[in-house]
Amino acid sequence: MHDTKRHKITVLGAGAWGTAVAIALAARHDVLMWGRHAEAMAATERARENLEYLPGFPLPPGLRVTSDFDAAVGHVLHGTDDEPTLLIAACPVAGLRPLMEKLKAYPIPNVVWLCKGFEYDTGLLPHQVVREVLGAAVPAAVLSGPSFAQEVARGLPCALSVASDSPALRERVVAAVHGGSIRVYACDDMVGVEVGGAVKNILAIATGASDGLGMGLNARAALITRGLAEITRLGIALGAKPATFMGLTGMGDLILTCTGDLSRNRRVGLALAQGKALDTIIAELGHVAEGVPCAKAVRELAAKLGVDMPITNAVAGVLFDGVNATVMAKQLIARDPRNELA
Ligand SMILES: NC(=O)C1=CN([C@@H]2O[C@H](COP(=O)(O)OP(=O)(O)OC[C@H]3O[C@@H](n4cnc5c(N)ncnc54)[C@H](O)[C@@H]3O)[C@@H](O)[C@H]2O)C=CC1
Ligand SMILES: O=C(CO)COP(=O)(O)O
Repeated sequence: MHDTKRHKITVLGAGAWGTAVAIALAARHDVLMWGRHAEAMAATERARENLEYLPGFPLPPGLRVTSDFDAAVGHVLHGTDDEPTLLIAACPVAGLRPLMEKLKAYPIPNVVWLCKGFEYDTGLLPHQVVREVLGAAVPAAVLSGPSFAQEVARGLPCALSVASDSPALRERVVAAVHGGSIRVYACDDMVGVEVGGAVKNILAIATGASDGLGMGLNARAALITRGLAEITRLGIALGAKPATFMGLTGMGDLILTCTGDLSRNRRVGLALAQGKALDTIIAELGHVAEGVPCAKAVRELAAKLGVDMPITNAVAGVLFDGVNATVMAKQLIARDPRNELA
């Protein structure tokens, strides 16, 4: 029987995804959303809408917003059996370490993060960053899967996966998030879930560029499929379970992000195909595109581990080395043949 208790939930981060998750959860729980910019949060409160990051989706009456970090964390410090608590970090990967540093001062009950990528400077996965800062005592989980913010905020159906080495936290996340239009699966493969979520963003840039250049649907299917092979190779080298990559956070999120025009990463690829400069693309996007920093981090990590990732290398070459995307596509196709399952 699914546990339907009302939870106290704090969402740290008020971008598109934090706002969408807060809106969805506020239908069933006592939710407080924190954002780091006081003025932006005041504007969100005045409009009862996040006009900067998620315009068009009014905040439900029960959802409170704040820029007071103490108050935000305080909301989840004293849970009870009848009213359990959940702390959700909804920042980009670049903000994860600083956020965990701020949380170190508090006796937090748990932490769940939503970001997708490898840390830029260190090449660490989010769970490694969290562990490095908070240690192993705080129950920690990643919640990921195919989930465009706008669709979740609209209440459309969506399936996610929570991964944690804490069975109790897995259960807590399922109890809190599963319900309404959201279905939540659980597993213990944090590495697999995080690698899938990170690398699909790089491949969405590749398919966006390919589609933008008019390379066709066959090319897109090839990129997605061979992209999944890259994700799986890297994941296995890092200790993931291969089956995870056939699931929501692997193939599921890869398909969504590579084919859905709501993807910011795919839009980066489409804009590259128009010949726009990366700086201009990022400025015009107004949101994070995690695949950009991730392409650099993964190129370096794969080289260190000796993992073959030709599509990732091609994307990094286009993004950072000024290589022409059409030339890069020709080079990818012209590589020596190989065994498909190797
Ligand atoms: N938007 C979506 O549909 C989904 C996003 N995600 C992931 O969630 C994370 C956040 O994405 P969004 O909220 O969509 O991004 P966004 O670009 O809409 O908002 C980013 C938020 O983080 C803040 N921020 C930006 N850089 C920061 C930094 N260096 N340190 C701390 N805070 C910073 C911004 O002020 C803003 O509140 C990303 O890792 C993304 O891959 C995951 C699933 C769905
Ligand atoms: O992760 C996402 C959907 O699952 C969102 O993808 P983008 O960051 O490319 O918009």
